[in-house]
Amino acid sequence: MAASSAVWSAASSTAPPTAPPVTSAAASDVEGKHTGVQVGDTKQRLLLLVLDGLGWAPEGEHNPLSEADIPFISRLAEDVPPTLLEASGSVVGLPPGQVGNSEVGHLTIGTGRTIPQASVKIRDTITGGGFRGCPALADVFARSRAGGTPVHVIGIASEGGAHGHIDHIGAVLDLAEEYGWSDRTYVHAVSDGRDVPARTALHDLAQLEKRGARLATVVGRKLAMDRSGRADRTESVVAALTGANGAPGTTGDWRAAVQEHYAAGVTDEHLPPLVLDAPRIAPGDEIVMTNFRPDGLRQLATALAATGRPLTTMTRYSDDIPASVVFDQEHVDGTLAQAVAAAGLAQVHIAEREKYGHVTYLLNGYTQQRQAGERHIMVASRTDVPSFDLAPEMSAREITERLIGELRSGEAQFLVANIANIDTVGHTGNYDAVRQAAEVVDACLRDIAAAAAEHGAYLLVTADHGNGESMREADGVTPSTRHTTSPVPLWLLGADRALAPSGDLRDIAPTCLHLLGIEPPAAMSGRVL
Ligand SMILES: O=C(O)[C@@H](CO)OP(=O)(O)O
Ligand SMILES: [Mn+2]
Repeated sequence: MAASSAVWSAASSTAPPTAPPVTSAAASDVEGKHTGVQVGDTKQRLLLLVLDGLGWAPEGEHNPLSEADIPFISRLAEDVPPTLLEASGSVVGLPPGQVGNSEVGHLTIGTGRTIPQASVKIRDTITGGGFRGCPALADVFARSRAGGTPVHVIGIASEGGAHGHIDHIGAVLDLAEEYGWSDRTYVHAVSDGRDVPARTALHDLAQLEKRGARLATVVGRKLAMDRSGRADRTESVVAALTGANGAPGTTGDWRAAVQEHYAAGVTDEHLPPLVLDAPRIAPGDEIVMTNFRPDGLRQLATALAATGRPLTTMTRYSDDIPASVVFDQEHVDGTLAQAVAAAGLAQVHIAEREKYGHVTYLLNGYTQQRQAGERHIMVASRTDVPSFDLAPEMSAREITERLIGELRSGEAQFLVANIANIDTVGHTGNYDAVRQAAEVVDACLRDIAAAAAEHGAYLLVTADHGNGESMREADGVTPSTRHTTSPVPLWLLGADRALAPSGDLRDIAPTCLHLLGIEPPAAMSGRVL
């Protein structure tokens, strides 16, 4: 079935009684401008719901959504084919063909334009001659040589490209060589298994060694890149890296250790710290973190900076972390949140902890600042399960209840929320759990849509990137844990107008503003759909 006409068959064909009317009635003129809601419309309440990781792909055996019992979404898709939005590659500031992710997805949704990503600037810097022209990195090696101190490079060591890239670690090693400091530069590799297939560390670590890396530790991103506030995870990594109390003993051969973990069913993302035969990070040693995406290493950076060791990070992970920054990211002005506030409307942003930074810091253009009338609500993420396939419902119900409460109270005219299940469970590679996640999301969506209809709010339903709609690698067998380049759907409920049939993530903010009766800022390059 063609993606543009995909309708996932629901196991149950009964339409939910609470489904609000969905209309495909309004016409569009030849210019691609759509009649229906006009600027100045008085409804002036809108909920933007991001169903994280819901890409739109043909039905098929690799798509758990085609087997899921999701009557609400199925009926929606039957009544109104969704507008399909591009959510990967250059429209979201990434290299062409690169899968989208929640960072660039929310950033593009909230700013209504393409924000060129640090990953592209870094890649261009490397191909243009390497890091020697980057003062923050050159200073690291100048200081180390002068003081005789080692340099420790920490970063995700894969070709995934969502949080960092193995080549960026390689480029730091090249710089070490230029400074004659290779012998004193050590790599603490974070194994991925989430943006690449689940067992690629053996290959990636071997690549690093080929590039001359002296491997000091290896640890899975589940621990090293925890962003759920699990201090125990972060502390265990700090202990392994610094040799503090609680550090595990030295593992002789990383190949044998990784293979042993594979045999026990532990894949790259979940590898416990492997401590190799190399110096630990001593007080005064330089630390360089190569991840460019800020959220993954934020907790570890905070913890290591607190030990007083000099820290250099590829981008600014947080305004609160004392670090030299190689590629600083400027705040973006003229965002959706700013335009809503400037119009005198109140807004609320809601997500569970796993995606809270996405609907706040990233959606608002790399700032933790709130506008007048802007509230943020963080719903707790489950911490009682080692992996979310064991709790595919995650915290979707609580988010739904908060949203319904907000719709009922009428305090905010603009509401934005993220429901993380399809993406977060998608990363576990567990096909059946994604099916269950989709069923939970569908039931929540039904209730949210009913509340939006009852309280007179437009509802825009969309996603930030694809993931859960394709749960097998190209071989048709290996479970896929990663994002996709699928377009994402966009539906508008509660308005007597249709959306344009296609667009991209930049178009969401102008469309929201238009529905709220606000002129989109000129800086937004997206169009009203
Ligand atoms: O989990 C993450 O950090 C990424 C994948 O690396 O997913 P998302 O962009 O959806 O947050
Ligand atoms: Mn994801």
